[in-house]
Amino acid sequence: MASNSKDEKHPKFGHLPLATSGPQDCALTGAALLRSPYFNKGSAFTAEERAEFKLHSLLPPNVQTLDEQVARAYDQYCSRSNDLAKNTFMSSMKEQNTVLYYKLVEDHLKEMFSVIYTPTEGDAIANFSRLFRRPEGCFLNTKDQDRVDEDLDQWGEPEDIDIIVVSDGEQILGIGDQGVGGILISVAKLVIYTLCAGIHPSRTLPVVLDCGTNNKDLLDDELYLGLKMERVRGEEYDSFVEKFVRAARKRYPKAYIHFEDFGLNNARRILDKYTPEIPCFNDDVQGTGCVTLAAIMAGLQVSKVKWEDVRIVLFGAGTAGTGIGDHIKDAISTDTDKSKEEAGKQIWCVDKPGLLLSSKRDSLTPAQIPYAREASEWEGKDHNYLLDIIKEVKPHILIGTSTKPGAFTEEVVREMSKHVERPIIFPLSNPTKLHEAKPQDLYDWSEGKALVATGSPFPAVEYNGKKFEIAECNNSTTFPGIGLGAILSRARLVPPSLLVAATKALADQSPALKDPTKPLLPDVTQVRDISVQLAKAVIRHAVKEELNEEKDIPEEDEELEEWIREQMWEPRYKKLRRVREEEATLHAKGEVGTATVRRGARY
Ligand SMILES: NC(=O)C1=CN([C@@H]2O[C@H](COP(=O)(O)OP(=O)(O)OC[C@H]3O[C@@H](n4cnc5c(N)ncnc54)[C@H](O)[C@@H]3O)[C@@H](O)[C@H]2O)C=CC1
Ligand SMILES: CC(=O)C(=O)O
Ligand SMILES: [Mg+2]
Repeated sequence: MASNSKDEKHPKFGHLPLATSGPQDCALTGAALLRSPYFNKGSAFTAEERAEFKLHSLLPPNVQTLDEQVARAYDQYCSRSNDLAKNTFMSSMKEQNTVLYYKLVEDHLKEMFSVIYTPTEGDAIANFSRLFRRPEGCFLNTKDQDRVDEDLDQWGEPEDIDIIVVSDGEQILGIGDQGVGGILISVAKLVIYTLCAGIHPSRTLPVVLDCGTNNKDLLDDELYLGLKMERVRGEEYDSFVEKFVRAARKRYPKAYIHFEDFGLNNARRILDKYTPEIPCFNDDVQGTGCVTLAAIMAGLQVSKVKWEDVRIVLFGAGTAGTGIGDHIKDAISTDTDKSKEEAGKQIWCVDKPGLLLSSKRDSLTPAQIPYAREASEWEGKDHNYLLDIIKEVKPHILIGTSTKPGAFTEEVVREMSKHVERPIIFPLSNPTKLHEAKPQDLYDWSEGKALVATGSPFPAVEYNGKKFEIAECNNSTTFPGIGLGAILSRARLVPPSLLVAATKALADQSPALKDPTKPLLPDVTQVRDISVQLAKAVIRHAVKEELNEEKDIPEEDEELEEWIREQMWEPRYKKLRRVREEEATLHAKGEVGTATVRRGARY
């Protein structure tokens, strides 16, 4: 669905295809209008709109403001007895009224972020088939590969979709294979795009590729809604992903494709395959790499350790762990005169069997191989347990992406703190119950010296009578802004250099740079402004590298910012303008299709 008519010009920028100001054209009336979450305003429809759109007897007479609706919805939210019930309440709110949903979250962002995203979204995904009421998103399955084109076509016209988030459900957060329930991680990530970067909610498409599941509990569950079979692998899997990517690019040639929570053996392989061809992004590898690198950059400024000297232990060398490692390697080799290979020597990767060693090369994934240490370096030294490795390496930085709760024990943290002045410790495994350590413990065991960031939100901790906010090091701080920049510039590709530009922009926003007692990363409440800064960096880089298909991009800094903000969707009711179109196609998103909207609509 287009955000702005091709015929209508923005007063300042002229051609501005995603402008969000101005009235909305709507061909729906009566009950159909109330059932369309995007157009529905519920009790906030004005008297004129009620007359014009035939709503009189369908609503009680009192007209309310959006703020009044938010107050009522918040009371209802608070009355739900636990976070999962709150999450379910929010999902049904989203099905009813898009603006009210986003405004409610915007007004209570800090409180609700963990309910609509990690950790609670993890519980919703694990219970997908039990909580299921109404489908959201596009369900593709490997048994119907021949229908992929047709199935994708019903989500809009070619101009209508800016971004697709797709998951195959194999490695959801840290809770593993959730099969078809993976649709909800695609849905949740797109909510974050809208909330944190103003990506238009009607121009997004969540997709799950149902390839079966190896989760025995799901296979045994009579209510499970996905394909009841073992996951397909090899040629069939690859052909399914390929068909999806080709069909998505053909139908929605402008769409940026975000891969989420694919399994260890597929995530990197798929990313490497498509990065040279299309604008795509793997959040677990790249989003996590960018945000963690930005937090490290800030941490090194505070601890005054130089890139050439830094020693890092990565615990859990899977998709996220090796993604972080690769970003660190790039940063070291860019900022010092070291090669990437030399830079890699400053990183020690630890996985289930202990330190990754070249003697075990056959059991390593391609992404792990560059980190394997020579077995001869470790002859006679213990390398099976994290504590032994910490004793030997004396790292400045310890990062957890292992899904092993409590792995950063008191002994580990005390040992690390003996050797370095400000140990930088990031337990990043999600959801919260899988964190390698709790922030309060990290402060206590390091005697207040640790610089901490966590994968899911944690409350502030107290040490020596002082309160410390905990930085949330989640890819949600980076992927929205990167996506916004890539979408607005219509970047043809997303090369690593573009991500470096975004990472530097984020690192510059670290509160710890101004005050070392402050968190290493900005708070979630600032993420919309942060997204603008990231988008600016991405757009500038895209223009510099001639990757931008959008050519009308302002050069001057202030104008560029205004140009970006003008195209960010906000949860505000806009005036509805009735259009009477013969051909109001209803696409699967339940909204009036492009035939209507193209002619004069502004979102
Ligand atoms: N904070 C953030 O933004 C992000 C956090 N994550 C979290 O990181 C964790 C890992 O995610 P992925 O890398 O996608 O999963 P993955 O399955 O690709 O990687 C996990 C790795 O940890 C290893 N591992 C498991 N148990 C271990 C143990 N006891 N000791 C050492 N290593 C162990 C596995 O062998 C595997 O290599 C998850 O909890 C996920 O939620 C992932 C992406 C972003
Ligand atoms: C945050 C995220 O992407 C994950 O935990 O997988
Ligand atoms: Mg993820």
